[in-house]
Amino acid sequence: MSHSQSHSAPSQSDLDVLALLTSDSTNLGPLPPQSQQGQRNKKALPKRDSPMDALMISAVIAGSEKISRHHFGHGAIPRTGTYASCDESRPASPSPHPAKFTMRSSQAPRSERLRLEAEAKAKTQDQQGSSSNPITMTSKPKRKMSIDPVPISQTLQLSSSPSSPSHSFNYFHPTPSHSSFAAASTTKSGRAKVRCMARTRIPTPHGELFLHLYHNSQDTKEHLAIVIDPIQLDDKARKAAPKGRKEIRSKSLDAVWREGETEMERIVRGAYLGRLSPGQTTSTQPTDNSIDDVEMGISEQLDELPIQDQDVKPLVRIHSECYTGETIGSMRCDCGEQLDEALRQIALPQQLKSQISNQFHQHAHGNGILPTPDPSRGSSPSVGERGRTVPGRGVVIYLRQEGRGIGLLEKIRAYNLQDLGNDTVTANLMLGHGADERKYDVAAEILRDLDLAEEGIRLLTNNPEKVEGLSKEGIRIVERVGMIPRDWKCHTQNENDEKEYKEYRERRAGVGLIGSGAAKGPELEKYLRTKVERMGHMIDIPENLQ
Ligand SMILES: Nc1nc2c(ncn2[C@@H]2O[C@H](COP(=O)(O)OP(=O)(O)OP(=O)(O)O)[C@@H](O)[C@H]2O)c(=O)[nH]1
Repeated sequence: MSHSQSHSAPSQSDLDVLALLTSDSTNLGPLPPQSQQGQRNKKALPKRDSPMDALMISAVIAGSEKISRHHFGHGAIPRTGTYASCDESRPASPSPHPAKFTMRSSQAPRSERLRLEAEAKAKTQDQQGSSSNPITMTSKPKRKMSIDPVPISQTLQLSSSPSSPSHSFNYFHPTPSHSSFAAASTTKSGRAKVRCMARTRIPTPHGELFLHLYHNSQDTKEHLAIVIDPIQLDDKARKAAPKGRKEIRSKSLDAVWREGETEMERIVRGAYLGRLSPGQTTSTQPTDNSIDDVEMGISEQLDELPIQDQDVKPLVRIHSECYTGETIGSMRCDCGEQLDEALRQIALPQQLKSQISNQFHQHAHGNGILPTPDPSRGSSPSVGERGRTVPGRGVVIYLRQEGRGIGLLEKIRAYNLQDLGNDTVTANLMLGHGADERKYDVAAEILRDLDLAEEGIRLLTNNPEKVEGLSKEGIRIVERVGMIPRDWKCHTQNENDEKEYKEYRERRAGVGLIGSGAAKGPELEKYLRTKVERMGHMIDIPENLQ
């Protein structure tokens, strides 16, 4: 095939050549006479290339110089066994103007980015130096930069603290040099002070919730409040809820933090309504009181509303951090399961029972431990008439009190002592700790900030110390709801209850820690028994396990 013909229709001679190439080697005609046996064997070998197929022929006819047999099969590179890409196996192009490929990054060169970052940093420092006023976001940056010249978090920090902003910012403990500021942050009555620094919406297998991050005057930990309150997100839920139900909102978050704070500041810290979406920029109405009023407890008296006895009280769990149980799925304890179970129960719709509150009011002011509910009944006692179903609501206060307050390092050491045969209580004592070093003062203040202290809560726990600790801090507990380990629930399972069984099967089939199945095993068994037998937890060991 001549070069001049390469882009035109194939001639008869081209087709003849192709017919020859693609014909079976056995049809090539008689072989020339052989002089030696070995030579004959060699010549008798079939043709090296196998017959070409229709796709190859069409490629040749199309006249492309770039198609080769290797391209057709993406030939393997013999030594590495890997497959060559089209580019690697392409023969040098005879074209006088080979196509050029250039890579272009849409990002500025690193040197330019570093220069812009340095400029922005210097500018921020200048602004901080020249003015004690918080920086607002009203003036637009002159040009688009790789980082925002005035990060909004700095604006938020400046508006809440006299200290210079830093990444490890803590409202009550800004820096060691501001210790006088931190000391001034305790109330006259000596109560812990808390402030919700930010809130955001998180979708989860149990529905959407609001995660609140708190700073406090007692320690430098970031304690959390996980609020489930569907009426804030869904009009249908709002309609289904009893009239007068209040949203669970943080007073300190919604308060005015500084004069002239911007809409953007309020939205970024989470003081917004419903669900954020592009274009929606409406924050909540700030509460009348300033942040100082909230912290000094003045608003508590102003905000008191009549208690809505008709509504079901919010379900609250005070949960202590457990890295091993919640993050790596340890079955030495049931903490991961408890966190999941708490969120699940809080999100469950509730039956309105008007008599509940009245029955439990008598316990609220006494020091007596509230009655243990029957586990088969679920989360509410079966007093009162069955009423209509209303959306569930409540909070998990997630306290960073790892290892019952001794910290992760000490808990890991305690586990090794447990492996020598000691139970969870003895192991703590051997390390020089108390059996339980947790406190509930910060949790109580967070509940107060969420306006749940006066209204009354149903507390999800088996632990008598939690009931007592919170009551002493002035939290009104109208009911204690037991936490039954899922594995123990299975032992008391009513197999005739199809719905319950189906639910149980679904949970067992779950993946991931949140939304997953039951924790179980001999170590968990021992842990649970110790809590009941040595720590007074108010839960019955199933009969067949005694
Ligand atoms: N020191 C120590 N802490 C543990 C151990 N196992 C779990 N924890 C911690 O115990 C805390 C949970 O406390 P629990 O006693 O399981 O339960 P509780 O919160 O007191 O009681 P409930 O409200 O009924 O669940 C978490 O902080 C865990 O990190 C252990 O073996 N030793």
